[in-house]
Amino acid sequence: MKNWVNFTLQESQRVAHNTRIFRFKLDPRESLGIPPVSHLIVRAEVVNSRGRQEKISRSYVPISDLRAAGYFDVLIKILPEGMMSQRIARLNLGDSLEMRGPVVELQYKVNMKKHLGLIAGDIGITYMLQLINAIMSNPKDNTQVSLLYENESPEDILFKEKLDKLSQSHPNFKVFYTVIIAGGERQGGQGHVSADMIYKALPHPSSHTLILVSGPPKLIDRVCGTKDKERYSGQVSQ
Ligand SMILES: Cc1cc2nc3c(=O)[nH]c(=O)nc-3n(C[C@H](O)[C@H](O)[C@H](O)COP(=O)(O)OP(=O)(O)OC[C@H]3O[C@@H](n4cnc5c(N)ncnc54)[C@H](O)[C@@H]3O)c2cc1C
Repeated sequence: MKNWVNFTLQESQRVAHNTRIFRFKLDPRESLGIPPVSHLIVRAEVVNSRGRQEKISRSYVPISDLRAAGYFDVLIKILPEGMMSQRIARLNLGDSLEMRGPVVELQYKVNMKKHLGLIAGDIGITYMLQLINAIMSNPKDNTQVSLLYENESPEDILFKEKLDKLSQSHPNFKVFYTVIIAGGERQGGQGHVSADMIYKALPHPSSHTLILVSGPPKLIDRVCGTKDKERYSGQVSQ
């Protein structure tokens, strides 16, 4: 999809107080067919804060099985002041949205590493879920995957049931949660992702391991260090 394509909204499902899954229609025999790890660009016309019409574009990661025929899902956090997320939240079933892509973030190859360590925060779980789904649904992929997932509070943890089920049914997948504001049932670690959590939960540096990080800019800066002019992070200190 080099050009913009209109996709029709088929279904929408609430998954948390501010988060919904939007299912878009494909031809019944057609799958989205984008590779992991990649996202789509969504474009729409919105009314900006100055009351003017403006075309904006934002990135979203499909989270359904990328080989599924007839549909694909994106998970969207609806921000109170968010121009695109509010625009999408107001779509009715049958309305359409312009998208193009994929933008490939990592050229993932089956068994390219023995062990992947994934650090996700908040909505950054979408990228990780896309990759975890691809690995766990492929019997030829023996990659070990360890996920460290940070959220504000236990209520904000997205896909907890799915991730727990996957870790119970796949010995090569482990998930560790940490929440900044504890409360209710204890979900795992407490506080921001720390060096100690990374050391305990994720594979150690080696040519057989790879650590991927996805989440809000503050988490990326804390974990990877600030980016230089070329948008590369510096070396992660020990
Ligand atoms: C590679 C990539 C993949 C992404 N994948 C997804 C995805 O799968 N699902 C998804 O929901 N989003 C995803 N995003 C974020 C998405 O592209 C938009 O940035 C997001 O939906 C906000 O856009 P908006 O137009 O609604 O808000 P804007 O109008 O751009 O922002 C409104 C206000 O909200 C603030 N804000 C922005 N993000 C957040 C946040 N996470 N929490 C609280 N406040 C915030 C902004 O600082 C601003 O003040 C991804 C971003 C990137 C770069």
